[in-house]
Amino acid sequence: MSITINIEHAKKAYGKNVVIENLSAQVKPGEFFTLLGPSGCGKTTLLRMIAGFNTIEGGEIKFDDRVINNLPPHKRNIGMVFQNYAVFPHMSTRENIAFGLKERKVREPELSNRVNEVLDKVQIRELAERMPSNMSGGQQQRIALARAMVINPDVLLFDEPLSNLDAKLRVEMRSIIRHIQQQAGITTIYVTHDQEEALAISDRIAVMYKGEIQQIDEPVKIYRKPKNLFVATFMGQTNILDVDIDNQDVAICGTNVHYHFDRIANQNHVHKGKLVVRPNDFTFADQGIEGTVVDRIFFGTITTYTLNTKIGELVVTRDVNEHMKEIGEVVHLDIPVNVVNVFEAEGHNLSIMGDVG
Ligand SMILES: Nc1ncnc2c1ncn2[C@@H]1O[C@H](COP(=O)(O)OP(=O)(O)OP(=O)(O)O)[C@@H](O)[C@H]1O
Repeated sequence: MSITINIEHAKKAYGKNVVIENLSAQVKPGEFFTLLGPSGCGKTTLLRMIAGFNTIEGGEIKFDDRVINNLPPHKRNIGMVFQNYAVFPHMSTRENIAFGLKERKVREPELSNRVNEVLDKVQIRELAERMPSNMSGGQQQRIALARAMVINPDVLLFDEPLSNLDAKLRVEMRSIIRHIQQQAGITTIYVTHDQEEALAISDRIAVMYKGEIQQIDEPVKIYRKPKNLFVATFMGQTNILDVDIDNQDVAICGTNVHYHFDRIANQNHVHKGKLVVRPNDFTFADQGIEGTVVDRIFFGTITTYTLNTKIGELVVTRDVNEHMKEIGEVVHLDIPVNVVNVFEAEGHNLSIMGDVG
């Protein structure tokens, strides 16, 4: 049975420096749960609290109903994969993977059977007798993954496991990790600062900033329905437009363009706000925000335009199959009101958090 991880009012301080004040979250059984946030926001600190490498200064961390605050790491039945692989350099692939099983007194033939099984899973059976120093980063990370999996852990923890790999290998490894995790159904927490990686691999994402969770949601909701401006701007490229709000009417400051937003719940009668438009949300139209194309970059499947407008530079991406605009051309931009989000100046999303439209 997969376990639930309950983090309840957790606090972490390094000496007098409180890094996490009061953090709560629940990771569901078998879930792939990602901690995403900028450098220094406390992702690794939280992961290490769950692993048992960090003390906990307040609150509780529970595996199902069992409080594990003071349980040493080796008694938590956790498999962990680090950024720097952390494989034993003096042991072969097979010995590295067998290590945890020997510590648990697993004997032959079960020992070899389990090692072989996991070698197949991470696709390095042919490298079983090789030493890590003769292996690539990607191969070493497969050893680390195999070593974490072979003990049948209750929880898998990943700390930026793909950061040292090149772009192509990162994509390959992330689908291996996801596939293996799904097959095994092990509750998993994964730390990354890479938004695309988080979107691609997770069941749910917790976006962290300054030791606090800003939002926990499925990837598509994090992207399409960010709770506040921080989440909106951290996830992918955005254009941020100042707007005047009158109930549900939203006027883009510095233009005569305005829209009616059915989805706005403006109980606080906010007047000033921010409209967040992703580059691929804009459409070219006959009317709307006027701008001149000053740059155009062709990326194969998409084209990115930079436009000069009265309200500053805007970035627009369009599908390559669309008729291309020329540099110097005057164009108009329309905004699909059911897709973009309007925020209070303080950062909260005014749009009704319903289904992702
Ligand atoms: N051992 C430590 N002693 C004192 N302060 C620490 C220690 N480890 C981390 N910190 C501080 O805690 C804060 C959170 O660090 P943490 O490493 O958890 O962030 P992170 O989100 O994982 O960042 P990164 O992606 O850069 O690793 C930072 O301000 C950091 O300087």
